[in-house]
Amino acid sequence: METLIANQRTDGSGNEEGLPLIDISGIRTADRRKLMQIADEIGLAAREIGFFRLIGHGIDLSLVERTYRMAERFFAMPDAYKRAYYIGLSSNHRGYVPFTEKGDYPDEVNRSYEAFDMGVDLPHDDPDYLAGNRLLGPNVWPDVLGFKETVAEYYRQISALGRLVSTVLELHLGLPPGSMTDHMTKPISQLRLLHYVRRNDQVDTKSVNMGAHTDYECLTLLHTRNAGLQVMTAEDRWIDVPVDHRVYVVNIGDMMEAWTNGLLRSTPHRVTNRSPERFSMPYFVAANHSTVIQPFPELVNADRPSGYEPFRAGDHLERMLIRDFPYLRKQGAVASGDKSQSVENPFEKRMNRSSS
Ligand SMILES: O=C(O)CCC(=O)C(=O)O
Ligand SMILES: [Fe+2]
Repeated sequence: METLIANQRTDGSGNEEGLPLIDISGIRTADRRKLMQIADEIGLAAREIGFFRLIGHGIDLSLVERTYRMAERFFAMPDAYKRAYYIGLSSNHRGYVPFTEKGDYPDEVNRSYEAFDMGVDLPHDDPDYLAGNRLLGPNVWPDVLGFKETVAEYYRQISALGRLVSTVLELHLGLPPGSMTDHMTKPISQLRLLHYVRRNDQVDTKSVNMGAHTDYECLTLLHTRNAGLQVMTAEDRWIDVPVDHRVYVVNIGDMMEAWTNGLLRSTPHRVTNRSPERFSMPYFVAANHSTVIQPFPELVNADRPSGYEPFRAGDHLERMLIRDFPYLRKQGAVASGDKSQSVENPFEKRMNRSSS
């Protein structure tokens, strides 16, 4: 196994830095030593930048292509068709997010994207769903031929990979097995199909489409077909993420930062208007709704006291989604356990929204 530097394949941006490219083809091995080696490569990248790239991940690349095809077919449908699956019609945050829906991050200049959101596909009689949980329940499936079968299979494969990466992070951190994954039995993980459109030729290709933010969950496993994603380095500079269809881009999110007492960093990123049209598919690996996230005791000591107040995973995600989605505010949604009604994300402290 070797670690390559991503920018050996230049993306033409002139950026000299790179994100580690880690070959994880041994991640399903029973060989403990080999697994530890992968775990440490991932762990190191997660500590240093909080962003890295995985190759040899075992996700069927033809399935990835078929999933994009389903996204293309859905997003190409007329607006009225798509709006029949509008996320605002769902009580558990599933369905179509129109171009007009998502609340602007302050640095967005030419925001123009639509999305389709889904999660673990629970039955209609799921007790959490029946109790009105805002994040758990059945998916919404458009009647595009093959969509449900293809995307559900993609969800199955990507969620299994998310679990594997979480497992090796437990290993790397010296945590008891299951420290994280035992809290991912009915997770609030979401898959998002994204379609960005640069609206006209006058738009500056360096302008920001999706503004700077951190991801709210544990990990994000992102596949993208087009350039535009940028990551903030530890020195607060933006670098381009190169595109390679064989590769998953992985980043650490807020829940993981708190769990690891800040050892792993929830890293700001944004999407520019570099590509005229852009498809991407982030899968957000989260904990269960009711999991209380706080630094693992193994990662707290006199030199590194606990830096995070406990919070419930579902509360954090709901609070952030209420900030981001006007439809939830229209529905009068209030995150359970939220007294402050604050719209700030404490994990976005490091955000440097203006620099380029
Ligand atoms: O489209 C991308 O490449 C990134 C999307 C993203 O950061 C998000 O949805 O949180
Ligand atoms: Fe993100």
